[in-house]
Amino acid sequence: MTDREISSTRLPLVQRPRRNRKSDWSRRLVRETTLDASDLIWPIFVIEGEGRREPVSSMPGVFRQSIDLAAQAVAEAAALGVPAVALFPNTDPKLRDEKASVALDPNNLVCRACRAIKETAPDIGVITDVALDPYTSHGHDGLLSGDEILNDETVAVLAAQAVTQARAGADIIAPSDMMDGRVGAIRSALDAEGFQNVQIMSYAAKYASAFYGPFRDAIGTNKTLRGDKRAYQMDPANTDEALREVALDLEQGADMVMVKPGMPYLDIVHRIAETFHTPTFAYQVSGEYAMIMAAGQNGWLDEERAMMESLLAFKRAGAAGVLTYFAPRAAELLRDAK
Ligand SMILES: NCc1[nH]cc(CCC(=O)O)c1CC(=O)O
Ligand SMILES: [Mg+2]
Repeated sequence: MTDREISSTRLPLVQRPRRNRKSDWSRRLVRETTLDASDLIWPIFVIEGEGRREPVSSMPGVFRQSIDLAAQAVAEAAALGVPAVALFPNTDPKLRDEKASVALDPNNLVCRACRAIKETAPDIGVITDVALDPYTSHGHDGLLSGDEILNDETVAVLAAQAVTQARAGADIIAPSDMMDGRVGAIRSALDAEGFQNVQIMSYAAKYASAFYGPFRDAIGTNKTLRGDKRAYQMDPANTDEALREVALDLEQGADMVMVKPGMPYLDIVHRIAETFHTPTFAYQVSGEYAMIMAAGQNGWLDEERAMMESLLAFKRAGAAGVLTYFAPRAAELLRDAK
């Protein structure tokens, strides 16, 4: 084409959305969403021992660590600006039983890790998980009678577990069990013990998902889990039900709510954030982490860019923050980009 022909093809457009994208400064100027280290919560796996660090095979780059190493790693994450960590124990299989007895032991792994972290990194928030699965011989989040996961009996144990964790210094109690009524029971139990300021982040909309596989590997429940969790975790087909779950947890005293898994459920995150105007978190679960890492390691996608884009997507959907195994790595990248 001649110059003349080219100029005659100019469209008489008034609006040209590309104008705002023409340079880095302009793209920054019109950016609607930002990601910051303060948006990241780091889930970590703890094991017994000292100086121990074992890789989780289905989660490249993720380790189960003894309390001493975990506390050091948490201090480093705190220095990068990560505001909170979430603790998950891999309990010695010999200590797991039908009743999840160790969940109520004030010296269990999580309680000791909590105290150690409070000492090493006093300025980071410590989130402890309330659910029985790391402690039961059958791998379920509640007490089992025959084939049934008992609701009310489980809730009584969960409330006691929450108080045990608060006594160890937990800042936020995060019930991930999906029993009905547990948030209210935990709130009253905490208040009765003088823990009015301990927050509750409820896993309000937690789905029965295939994406938890690598996590169960990390805490050692994959082999023991009998059956599945569909009688208490939500059906992936449902969305109105998620709103009802959140409404109930807020009525019962939840300070923040969570949706889990994350990326396949961004519609749920968005609906909840828009409906309740309450801090809404998303959990980018183990299987989501594993997918990005596997594709990255195969050279099928740019791992770092996929990681950052996935995290930003949670913010765009309306999440106040994201639980992610990428937390320290993403925080480091964000620092270096400044
Ligand atoms: N209380 C169980 C619990 N808490 C966090 C996760 C999953 C986290 C992840 O996959 O990263 C699970 C798994 C499950 O419900 O079996
Ligand atoms: Mg519920």
